[in-house]
Amino acid sequence: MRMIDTGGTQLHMAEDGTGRPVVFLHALGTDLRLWTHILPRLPAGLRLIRCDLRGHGLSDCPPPPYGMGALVRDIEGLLERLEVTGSVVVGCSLGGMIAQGLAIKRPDLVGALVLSNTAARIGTAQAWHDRIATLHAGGIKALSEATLARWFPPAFRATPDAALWRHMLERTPPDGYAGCAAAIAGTDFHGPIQDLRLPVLGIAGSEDGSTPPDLVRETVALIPGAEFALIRGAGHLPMADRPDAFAATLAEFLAQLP
Ligand SMILES: O=C(O)CC1=CCC(=O)O1
Repeated sequence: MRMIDTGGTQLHMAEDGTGRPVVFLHALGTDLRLWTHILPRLPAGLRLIRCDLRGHGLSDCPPPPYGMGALVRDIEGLLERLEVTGSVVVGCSLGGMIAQGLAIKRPDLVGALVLSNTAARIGTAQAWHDRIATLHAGGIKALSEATLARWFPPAFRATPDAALWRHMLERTPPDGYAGCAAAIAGTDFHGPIQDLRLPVLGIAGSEDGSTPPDLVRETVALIPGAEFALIRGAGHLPMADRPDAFAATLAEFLAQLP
């Protein structure tokens, strides 16, 4: 684990293994531990790079609001510092939006994309601003119940593991959450993703209450040649509630890359 100065913002990151670089970008209200169950399930020969996005985990938390451009620049700076080009970028939800933005802006840095439980646009700007208002009024715990209900199917919410993810959400700095929520509110990649020309895999969870399968499918269909995989029984964070299926789907995609 170490801190990297990405050009103004310090990001906390971790690296495991050597080989083809694979960069993991987590969802809103989580951190780089979102990928903990996936790493040991992946084949050898991969350089697995994870980071905490700004406003999350141990990374810097500048005052909100953030724009998607700033979130993309953070990852651009991280990869430049690490001298990594052509990596497979795996992003979940907010992380998947940043991955799209990075591939659009810096195709040299991205060799392939895995868009997990994400879309070109997630929700309406009004819904995000309402969520930020709820956060300001009641603190991050005011978001917990509804978020857990969107993240996980009922059976998983009843397991002890669900408490861990709730705790991670509730420890997210409110400024970081609000900043990133504002970035999501202002993002719509429907136009530019149609120009992407690289291998892309979209992954959806059949029980996702935030980015349902049809939303993910609609985004993936805009990218020429992109593939789509549905993980049955998974919610919004399949790397948490269906790690075997998620890792197998990712490994299969990685194996077929040139
Ligand atoms: O909280 C949610 O609805 C799930 C979510 C949307 C964007 C993100 O990263 O998580």
